[in-house]
Amino acid sequence: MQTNSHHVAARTPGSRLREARRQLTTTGEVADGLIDAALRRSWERSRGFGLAPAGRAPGAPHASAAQLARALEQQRELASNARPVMEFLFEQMRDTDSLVILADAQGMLLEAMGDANFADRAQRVALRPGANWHERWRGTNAIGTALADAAPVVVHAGEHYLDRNGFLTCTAAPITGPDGCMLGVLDISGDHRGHHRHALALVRLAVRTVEQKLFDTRHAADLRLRLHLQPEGIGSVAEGLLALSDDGRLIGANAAALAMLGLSRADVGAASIGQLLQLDVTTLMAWCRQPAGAPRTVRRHDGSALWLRVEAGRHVLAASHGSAPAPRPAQARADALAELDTGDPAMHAAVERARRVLDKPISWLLLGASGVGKEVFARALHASGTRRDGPFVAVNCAALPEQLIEAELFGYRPGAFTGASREGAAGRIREAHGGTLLLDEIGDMPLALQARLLRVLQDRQVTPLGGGKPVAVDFRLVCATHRNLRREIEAGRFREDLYYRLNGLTLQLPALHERQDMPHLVAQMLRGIEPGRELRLAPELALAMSRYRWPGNLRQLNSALHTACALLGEHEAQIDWWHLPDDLADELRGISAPEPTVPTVPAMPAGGAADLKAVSARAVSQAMQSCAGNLSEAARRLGISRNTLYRKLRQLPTG
Ligand SMILES: Nc1ncnc2c1ncn2[C@@H]1O[C@H](COP(=O)(O)OP(=O)(O)OP(=O)(O)O)[C@@H](O)[C@H]1O
Repeated sequence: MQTNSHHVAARTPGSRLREARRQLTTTGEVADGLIDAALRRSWERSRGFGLAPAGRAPGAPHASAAQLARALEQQRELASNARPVMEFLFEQMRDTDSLVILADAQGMLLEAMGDANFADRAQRVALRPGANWHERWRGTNAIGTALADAAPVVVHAGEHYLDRNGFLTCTAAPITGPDGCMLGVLDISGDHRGHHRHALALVRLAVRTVEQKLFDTRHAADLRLRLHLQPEGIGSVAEGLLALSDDGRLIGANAAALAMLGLSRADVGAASIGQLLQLDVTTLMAWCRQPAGAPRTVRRHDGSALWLRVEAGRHVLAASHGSAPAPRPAQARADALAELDTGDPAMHAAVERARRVLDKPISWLLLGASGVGKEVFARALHASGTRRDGPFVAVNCAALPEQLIEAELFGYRPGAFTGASREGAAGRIREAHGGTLLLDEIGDMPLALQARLLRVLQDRQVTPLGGGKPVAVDFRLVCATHRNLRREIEAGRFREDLYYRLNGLTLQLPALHERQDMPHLVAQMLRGIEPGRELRLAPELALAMSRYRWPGNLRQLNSALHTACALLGEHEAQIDWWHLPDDLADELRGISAPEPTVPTVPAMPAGGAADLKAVSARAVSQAMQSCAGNLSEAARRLGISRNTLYRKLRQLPTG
């Protein structure tokens, strides 16, 4: 995360730059004050490396394919977290003749994505993976200079030290790892005439996003705190991030968090939570066991407030509940299909139809709303058939930009496009050879690719991007979509011929609220989440759940049960309202009973809404008194969520 501002702030006016370059090439020195001080320092460094501005390029090293592959492997975490962000950047820069580049901390270019037109010209100055753009080799340039100054930088046209790079404008910002070390640089390089005014802002935002992703990846198992001065800032690129060990020691922080808490890098590994905030580890752990809800306020030691959200990593949850993480459901089991048949007639029919054609050479089409379990079903089909020992490859067609799905699916030859790895790639279709290929969200596949896919299905062979010999493939195809494909065909967004090829057997999976096997489904999910424990739902809750519409289907139910299990005490066996995420509990309560009922509520007096309110208010006050003001306990006794209790407390008459 960057706190320094970029150094080459204002672009040097052309006349001054020309004069500065004249001085540089004739005397090797540039008069003070003529150009930006940081740029002058960078030119001086470049000269110190023995580089001459004009003439032939010095012999910069270029990594071999094997060296590049090794560097990529070493920076796998960086590259995989940066890639989706680079794709997004590339989308923003489309048609501006530019490249989006990732380099490592030594200045070696790891990946590049960009316009083919511009890529050709960029090749001439070796702006491609494997090349090294450290200042030592190329003089002043955004990648090398951002590394040297550890700050974002724009290097425009003639500000480049080497004349030959004068056609470029480059904008780069260093990427800092969760431990504060510089990992590499993200850069946008393009023709100087097409300079994008917002490139610097875009690059800085992109770098922050990558840094946040790296932080979350690195600290996935730890206790994480997300901080901001305003509640809305949490989850944004401006948030502060802290990671803590189980005993509350600070083990990671981004620059924003360090600034918010007045800390330095040296405090990471040394400070404990009590030194950072007026907060102790027991309270934090208790928050962790509650569903992630609205942000909370905490106080710094000077008394000022910050907003905070706690996220418990895998270790933390397992440690605080003494349970191992739940296994993935229905994966690679011998009769995985039978496990999905938990008593719902529609699901039973789907399973039975599937069984009949399990090993016949036809394609499957799974239809159903998001979260009904299409991917789980596809995995079960794979695990139940004769190809179960082959690979199961899933591709989400909606998650990738068009030009990437093509490479991802069909593979590419070495050098097929800028950024293509030197070895090329086999593609997901070939990876599925001998097994099952799931194309999820097939309804979102772009038309051009639909035509290519159809050809693969007809010819049973794939030709990688960039040409080459077709390769025979043999796989079972399962497609899934939440869209109505017939309607997509009518709207001209889906090819009819492909549709007929895909729907060998169409199975419609029921939405959760249509299912009649809720108790069995819940029991099965609970066994998956807490193996070895006999857990059950409170009867009133089970009833409300069976009436609820579940917009997120099985995914939503599964995640609600995960939360409930996390909140359940060690010796509790019954899941009740207060174990559920607040928003879901409120919705479910809306279905079952509009007002809380407690045994201590006095008999309902005859009267209108005002009386009802009075009864409710009395019940709330009594519960608060008998629990000595403990909100969670009072909410539990009343059978309402804490949020609802807060609301009711605010409505209580004062005095
Ligand atoms: N039979 C099951 N038992 C337990 N959990 C299940 C079951 N089916 C689905 N789930 C849960 O629901 C989640 C969603 O399932 P899945 O990804 O298969 O849905 P989908 O229909 O493919 O969703 P989308 O269309 O959004 O990709 C799974 O991650 C899993 O947690």
